[in-house]
Amino acid sequence: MPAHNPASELAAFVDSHFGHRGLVPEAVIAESWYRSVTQHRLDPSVHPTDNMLSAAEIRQLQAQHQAYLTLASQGVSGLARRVADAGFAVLLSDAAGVTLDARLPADAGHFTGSGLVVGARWDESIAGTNGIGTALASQQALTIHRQEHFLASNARLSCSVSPIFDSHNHLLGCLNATCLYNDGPKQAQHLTLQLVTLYARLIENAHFRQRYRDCLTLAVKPCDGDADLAAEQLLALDEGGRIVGANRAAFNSNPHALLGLRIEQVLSADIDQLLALTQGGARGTQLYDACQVTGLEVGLRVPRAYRPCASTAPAASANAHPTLDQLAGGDPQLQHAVTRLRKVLDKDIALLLSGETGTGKEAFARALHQASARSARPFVALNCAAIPEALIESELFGYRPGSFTGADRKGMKGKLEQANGGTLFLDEIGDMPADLQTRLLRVLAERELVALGAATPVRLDIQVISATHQDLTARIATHQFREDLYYRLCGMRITLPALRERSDRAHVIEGLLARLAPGLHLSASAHAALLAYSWPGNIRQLLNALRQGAALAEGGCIELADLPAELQLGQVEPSRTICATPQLGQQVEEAEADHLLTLLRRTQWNMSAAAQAAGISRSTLYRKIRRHGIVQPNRQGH
Ligand SMILES: Nc1ncnc2c1ncn2[C@@H]1O[C@H](COP(=O)(O)OP(=O)(O)OP(=O)(O)O)[C@@H](O)[C@H]1O
Repeated sequence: MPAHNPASELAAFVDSHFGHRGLVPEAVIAESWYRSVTQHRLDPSVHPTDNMLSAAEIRQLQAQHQAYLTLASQGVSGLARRVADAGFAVLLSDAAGVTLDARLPADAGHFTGSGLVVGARWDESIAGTNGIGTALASQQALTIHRQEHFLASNARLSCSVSPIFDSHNHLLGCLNATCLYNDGPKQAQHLTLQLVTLYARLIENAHFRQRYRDCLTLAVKPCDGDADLAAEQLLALDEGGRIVGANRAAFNSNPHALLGLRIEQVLSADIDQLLALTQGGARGTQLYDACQVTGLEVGLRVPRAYRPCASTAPAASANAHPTLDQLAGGDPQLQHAVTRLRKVLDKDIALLLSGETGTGKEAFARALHQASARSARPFVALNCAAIPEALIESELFGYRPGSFTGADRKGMKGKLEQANGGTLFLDEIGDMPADLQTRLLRVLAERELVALGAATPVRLDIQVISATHQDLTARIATHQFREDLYYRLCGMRITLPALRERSDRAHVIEGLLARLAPGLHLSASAHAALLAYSWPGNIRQLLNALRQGAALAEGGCIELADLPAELQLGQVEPSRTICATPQLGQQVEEAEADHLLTLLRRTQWNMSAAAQAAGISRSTLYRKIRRHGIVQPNRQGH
């Protein structure tokens, strides 16, 4: 078994495994084998020992996924009834590859002996190439037949698996049908895979209907007689006709940024036209407009208990994390950056995001994670400026039980370990203390972590995304930041433009307002003030201004007077004006320190609450606290 091997040696290893059996692996399977060797460092002949959860962990996980389990249960039973006679077990997993439900056929003993039980971990990092783990990693339906399994101990299984997605296109888990000792060719599993995929779609559609039972929903399918009934698209709309949820078929036909689009951007009819075509949408009925809208059969469902989605869905979508396309908006510089980022996603390249506070660095990191093959794995953020220096080490690297006096009895997993398999976002990386820079560099280079007090290292497979508002090259020049760590973190660097530099400011303002408060609009003077302001706090500040405007607005329109005072004062850029006169600058500094101190006292030194009250991020608050030399009373002298 090759370890640390060059690509050609690895390819030869995989080829020889399949070649001996006269097989040619599909690309998705070969890639999974490469991952099993290079990322997960597994050995085909070694069966994992940590592949089962304890009974208590299983109970906890099932309770956590209660809604999903209940919803999927009928689909799992239906599939099991259809395939049990043919000797198949049916399993349902969560998005991390742990089986939550298992329906076994008559000779159950063989199946349980093969790990086909509730609480088994089929994640690729544990079991290598296998049906559930590889369907989750590749986000596609597939069959892993016998010797295609990475671990020799799984080579008796033939598994046909489909991922299951929620109405925001995020993975919920997998549906799997497995048979044992099937000597037939893989092609014989084709119909099984089709059946599993069909049931996965049924579960997704049930999830969609349940979630949007009180909302306007649209069912769309071509009028064409050859159209596939199982490919019916389902869309949930808010009151203004904006898409707030969809099923897999809809995401497949509109892969980019479906959520948040207006229905007229997808169909050639807006919400009013649809309601008119379906005679106003009588309550509790499902009305069809056959073939009048772009050759599509469109059914609008107006539930009996209809309450406009505006009361729930927009709030949810306003809080939902923006996608990469939504973040790029209409700005050519950002769109170009997103195109480049998509190309390097999943290529094991560390990314460094720079930009002023509030430009969306963390939002970008989250969107990159969501767009990557790691989206079902954890996204873990560590703000290096927001925690005291002394705590960064244990936060990042963790510790084992009893490793130092005062340590938590149970030990603590550090952020690096928590992020294993997923993405670690290191915010304000420029503030990382020097000695920890050295330790981080070693961990990233060796891809192994030894937690404080631990005897053995943990293998790490993480995508690292860092962010900074500082000029790291200047910090390198003054020896405050390690140059070698910089190059390790900066496989590719993207600079996010300040809001005042963005050419699509009007688009950003409208987009945010539509998400925050659908139906509200801006008066001409409010719109002009928002466009002309210099936004030192960037999108975060704009969001706060729009929130205030929406809260104060009357009659559906945000007036200039509803916006924060600085916007009404004219279009000055506060920081530049202040710096022009040192004395005034000094006064403003003092006023800011007083203001922050008041907020900190009022919130009893709760940093998140104080930052929110000040309309700045926690890291900016920490920076300001340090700059003004503010010290919490009971921390004095430490
Ligand atoms: N293009 C965008 N569209 C919608 N919301 C956005 C966009 N960019 C940022 N946001 C939102 O603005 C807020 C600030 O963004 P974020 O925290 O990512 O900024 P940041 O650059 O990481 O800030 P800081 O450097 O202060 O930590 C968040 O609520 C984020 O969801």
